[in-house]
Amino acid sequence: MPSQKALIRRPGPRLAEGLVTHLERTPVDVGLALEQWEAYASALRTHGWETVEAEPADDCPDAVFVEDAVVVFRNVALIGRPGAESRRGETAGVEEAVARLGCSVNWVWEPGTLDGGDVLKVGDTIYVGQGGRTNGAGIQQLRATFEPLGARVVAVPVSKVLHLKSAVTALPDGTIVGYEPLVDTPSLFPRFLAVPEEAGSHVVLLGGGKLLMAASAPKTADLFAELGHEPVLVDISEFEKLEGCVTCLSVRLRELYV
Ligand SMILES: NC(=O)NCCC[C@H](N)C(=O)O
Repeated sequence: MPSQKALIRRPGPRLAEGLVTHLERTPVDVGLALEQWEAYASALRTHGWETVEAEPADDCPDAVFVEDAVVVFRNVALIGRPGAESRRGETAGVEEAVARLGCSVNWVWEPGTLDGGDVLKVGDTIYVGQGGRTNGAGIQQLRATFEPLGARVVAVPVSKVLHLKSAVTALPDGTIVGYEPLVDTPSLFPRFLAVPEEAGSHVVLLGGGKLLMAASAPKTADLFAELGHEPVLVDISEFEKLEGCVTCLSVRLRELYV
């Protein structure tokens, strides 16, 4: 039986200095952020995920957004090379954590850059966003790592948001969901459902039809409930101020046998 583990990383003391690209900076309450992070981790555990913490990287304000440091397909991890220099120190602790969990480890090399937030897996299809943080060389290296394992890598332009998964994620049936004004080319996706809120584009599949979502997307949560899904809402307001979303606060590992 494969294990269900979720890699997370505790927010550090410099969180409020995290990068902001597409938003205006507003003050982050680090104490409240820690409470929200604890509640997020607890929601994962309540729904059957064992949480595993990567070593803190307290010099890196954005280290809590752990998903950006790695892409995992089956039991193979590709350690990213963050598009933002200030985030490069985040990968070492994540590499150590995924190796300890039994992944075999590969790396993105210069001149490639790749952030995990640009990578959306839907079955054996891996969509990768080319935009602010991930470049063509990074995409080539992603292909070289995962196509031999049976993945089909589909590159898509991202120009209106930070990462591909800031614009789109997928429901359990594979339907891509996104807030249309922020999606460059919705027609690239075989089944696309437009949602009424930006934060409604972000879902984490908890299993059993349950969708972890931000409390800031109540209309989308209602839409998904009407479609027979079960939204589980968490307040992540302090991370949203830094362009974070529910997806980037964890890396879900489903196919490990350790
Ligand atoms: N995958 C994600 O959406 N990650 C959010 C990263 C936010 C962070 N402030 C950054 O700009 O890198």
